[in-house]
Amino acid sequence: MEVGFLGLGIMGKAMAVNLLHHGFGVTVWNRTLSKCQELVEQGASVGETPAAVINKCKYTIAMLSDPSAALSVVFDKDGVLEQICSGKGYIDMSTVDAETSSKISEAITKKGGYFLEAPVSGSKKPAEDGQLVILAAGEKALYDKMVPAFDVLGKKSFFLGEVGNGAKFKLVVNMIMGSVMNALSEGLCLADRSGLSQQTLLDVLDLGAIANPMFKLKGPAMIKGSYPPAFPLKHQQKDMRLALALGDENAVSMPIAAASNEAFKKARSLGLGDLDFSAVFEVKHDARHFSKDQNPRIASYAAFALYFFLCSKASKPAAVANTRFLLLELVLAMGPRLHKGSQLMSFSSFEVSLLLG
Ligand SMILES: NC(=O)C1=CN([C@@H]2O[C@H](COP(=O)(O)OP(=O)(O)OC[C@H]3O[C@@H](n4cnc5c(N)ncnc54)[C@H](OP(=O)(O)O)[C@@H]3O)[C@@H](O)[C@H]2O)C=CC1
Ligand SMILES: O=CCCC(=O)O
Repeated sequence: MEVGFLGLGIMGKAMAVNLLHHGFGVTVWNRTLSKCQELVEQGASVGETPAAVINKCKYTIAMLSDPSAALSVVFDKDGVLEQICSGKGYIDMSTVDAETSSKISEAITKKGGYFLEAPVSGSKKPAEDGQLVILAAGEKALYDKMVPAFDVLGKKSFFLGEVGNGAKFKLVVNMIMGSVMNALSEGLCLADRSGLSQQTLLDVLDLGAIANPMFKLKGPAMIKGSYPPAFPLKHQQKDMRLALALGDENAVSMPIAAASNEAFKKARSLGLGDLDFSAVFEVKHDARHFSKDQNPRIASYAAFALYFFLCSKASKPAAVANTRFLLLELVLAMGPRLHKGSQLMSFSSFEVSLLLG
């Protein structure tokens, strides 16, 4: 089976590689065309535009960042609509809202093509391992044709009926996931501030009724302040926003999701949007202090070393002023905590960039 693949981000690349490794012929396109090279080395062909890919392939999958990207690839010049025609299928696996999906569906079916939305649950690793959960809706005949590809990409696929149902399902799932991530972040923060071990909290959670793969996978990295992007925070915030709009439409009160969305927005405003969505923890726990599980002495030495280095080297008065401000914050942060003898301030990357800028 020959398929086209539009969008080689974190997910698209892993999915396209998976299809190649399972014997599919794959023709790829990505807005930043240079990202196609790695796929070419693994046997893919390249289409110069979305239209060129559609022209070549009977079935084309898209995995794009958000509604505006999904619409642009279909409707803009050299887009999908220019070549879609009777007998061709377009499968959008991006996470978008039902309205976006319906617009795309209508335009494609008007030209005689088939449309399926098929957003996925599961992140980078499940995408690499073919363990996604596929939430498909739209043209059933196209779904049936795509089952062999879905069997490679996922561990389970659902056909959910008319266009929009897959998109809505995905938003509900991610709304829950984003809210749970906020709850975990607050729990880790509360444990730490109460003098408890965050690692022990993770161990306790893992043995109880709310044990789940997300806590197990992300929790240990979060307490180290490490957020390598598997699911970028900016996409999680997009999903919260779209889920809240779905709540508006249906008059569903969602105060927990709304508060979680605010935390993700705050994280984006701090420049954390490209990190993993677990970086929302930085907003909760006030990145200015180290947990007991880390080494506070190293933090204080590092802070003072940076202070003296900048005082001696910085020609910019602003940098010196910022350094003084941070030192003041350090002293303030140390005050209430020193009696516990355990916790000190650290610099967030945001503050370091302020300093250097
Ligand atoms: N990462 C994850 O864990 C999961 C993500 N998803 C969803 O899958 C989709 C892709 O996610 P992910 O791979 O993580 O995202 P990335 O940010 O890694 O990739 C986004 C892709 O969209 C392309 N793109 C962005 N804007 C445009 C545009 N205007 N026109 C054309 N192409 C564009 C990017 O191209 P370029 O390289 O040129 O920037 C890139 O190929 C999103 O909808 C996300 O919500 C779903 C499940 C899990
Ligand atoms: O949309 C992203 C979902 C990420 C996940 O299911 O782990």
